[in-house]
Amino acid sequence: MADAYSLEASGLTRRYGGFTALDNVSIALRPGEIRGLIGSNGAGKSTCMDVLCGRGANPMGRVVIEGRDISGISERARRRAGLARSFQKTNIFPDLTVRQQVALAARNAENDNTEDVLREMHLLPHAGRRAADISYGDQRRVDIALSLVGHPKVLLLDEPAAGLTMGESLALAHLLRDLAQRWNLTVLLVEHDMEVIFSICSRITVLHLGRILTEGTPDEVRANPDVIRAYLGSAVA
Ligand SMILES: Nc1ncnc2c1ncn2[C@@H]1O[C@H](COP(=O)(O)OP(=O)(O)OP(=O)(O)O)[C@@H](O)[C@H]1O
Repeated sequence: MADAYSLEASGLTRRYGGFTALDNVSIALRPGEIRGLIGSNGAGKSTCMDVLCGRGANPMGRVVIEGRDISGISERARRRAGLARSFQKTNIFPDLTVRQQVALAARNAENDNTEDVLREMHLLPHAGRRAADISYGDQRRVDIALSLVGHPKVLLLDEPAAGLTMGESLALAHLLRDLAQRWNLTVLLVEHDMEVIFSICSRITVLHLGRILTEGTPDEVRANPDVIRAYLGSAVA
């Protein structure tokens, strides 16, 4: 029987000295789901991504990908097991071409899907250009492309729309939604742009002070007084 969840995590915790940045968080995503992870600055969103992918010292909690428990293994091994992560800051080498960049990331992958990834991210027209010479919006898609090499099962995306115009953000959101559907890719999406979150996420998890405040559909989250108070403010009230 297929697993009900492609990502299932429980007890995710991170302490910095006496301060608990992430406190016993549990989250479960179905195959192909795009889940929004939102919350105010310092709520613990990036920390949650870090602990899931095994980054930093002593990531606490249980993480299961398509039925396989990957809790005890390194960040690299989790990547090989199908859990990929992209970062807020652009990670690219400016002097390499876009194709070289993606091919370099794919070198260690079991199957080299460089051309697929370039096509999916609409990067084929730019594949021969230096990364430094393409637009910021195209560079952000290169960042996502790097995390898609090797065809991961679950992708943790940290603010992919940061710095994009509203039009670029929505175009990226739709591109991600199509990709998730066609690849059956499960995505946990941290994003401050609520238009992006509400337009592509079927469910949203809200973090506040390191704990889950609530989880629900976009309509449920938008209408939740605690979420409005803690994060959304009057913008959606
Ligand atoms: N290395 C660290 N040492 C001590 N405290 C840290 C460290 N990294 C993060 N924190 C603290 O942990 C809390 C959660 O931080 P985190 O970066 O996960 O929040 P976030 O929700 O991603 O915020 P943002 O939206 O600003 O990126 C914050 O209070 C932050 O100051």
